[in-house]
Amino acid sequence: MTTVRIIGAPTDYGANRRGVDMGPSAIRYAGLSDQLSRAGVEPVDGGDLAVPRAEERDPDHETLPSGTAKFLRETAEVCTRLGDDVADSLAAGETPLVLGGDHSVAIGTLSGAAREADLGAIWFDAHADLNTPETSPSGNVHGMPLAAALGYGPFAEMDWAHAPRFRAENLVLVGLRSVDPAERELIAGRGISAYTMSDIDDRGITTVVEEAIETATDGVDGLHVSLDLDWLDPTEAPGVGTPVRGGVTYREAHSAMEQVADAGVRSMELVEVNPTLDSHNETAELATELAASAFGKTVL
Ligand SMILES: NC(=[NH2+])NCCC[C@H](N)C(=O)O
Ligand SMILES: [Mn+2]
Ligand SMILES: [Mn+2]
Repeated sequence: MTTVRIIGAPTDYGANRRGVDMGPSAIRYAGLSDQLSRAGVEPVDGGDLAVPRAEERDPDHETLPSGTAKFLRETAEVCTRLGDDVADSLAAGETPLVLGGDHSVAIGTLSGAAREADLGAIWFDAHADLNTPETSPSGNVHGMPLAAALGYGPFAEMDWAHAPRFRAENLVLVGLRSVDPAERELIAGRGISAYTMSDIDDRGITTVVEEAIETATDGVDGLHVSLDLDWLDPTEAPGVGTPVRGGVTYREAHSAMEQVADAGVRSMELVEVNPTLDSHNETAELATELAASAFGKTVL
């Protein structure tokens, strides 16, 4: 039986809205372990990483040659420990499931998951998360994890940020509807596969995800699934810090997760659940249900 190790990373260093640090707690409370058991995997809860409160830290203390990346030192510190935990879990034959926290935790997940294996990733998100400190409109690192993992801009000099065996050719973005100009250039310039919401409108979720899996898994050892809950429409997932209208439906989201379950998930993360903006914990609940689908839960 597959063992899924739950690793909480309760940070909100990477987001401008406080509250996403309560994500792991809300997701557990929504019944994650039960859902995973029903999916036929064995959940093991590794608890939360210790994360110092943002109020005790200075967001701007890191001086970069150019650009802004708030709480970069704290992010580096958490992601270094998270990367080690993810790598250890994989080495023990488990499937790590990281609970954010904001999406900057993906820097840690990817660096750990791509340490001993060639990794492909599908990024289910309204956003591209490909900004660098120079191009970011916000200075928020949750908009930068993919640029960090791929070593773009000043991240090239930061060892902790690298995902050593993860290449842009095996990255696929699905569900885009809010992309910054520099991110658009990177997608075109580096040949990153990307599907917008219009692609999903035109071709349907099944075809899009089928192609995404094919590209992400081509020639690699395993698949990472990064699920930013703002991928879904805000009517389904109100508890997120950067909602964008026009996202996927509840059913499309499940269908996509069922497809990745068939492909096989080597590591996964659930990020950007913000309980302070949620309605009766429904976004956290949705996150648990989608994780169960991604690990093979079926009706019959
Ligand atoms: N993981 C997220 N929710 N990212 C939102 C990023 C928003 C915007 N593109 C930025 O870089 O600031
Ligand atoms: Mn997003
Ligand atoms: Mn994101």
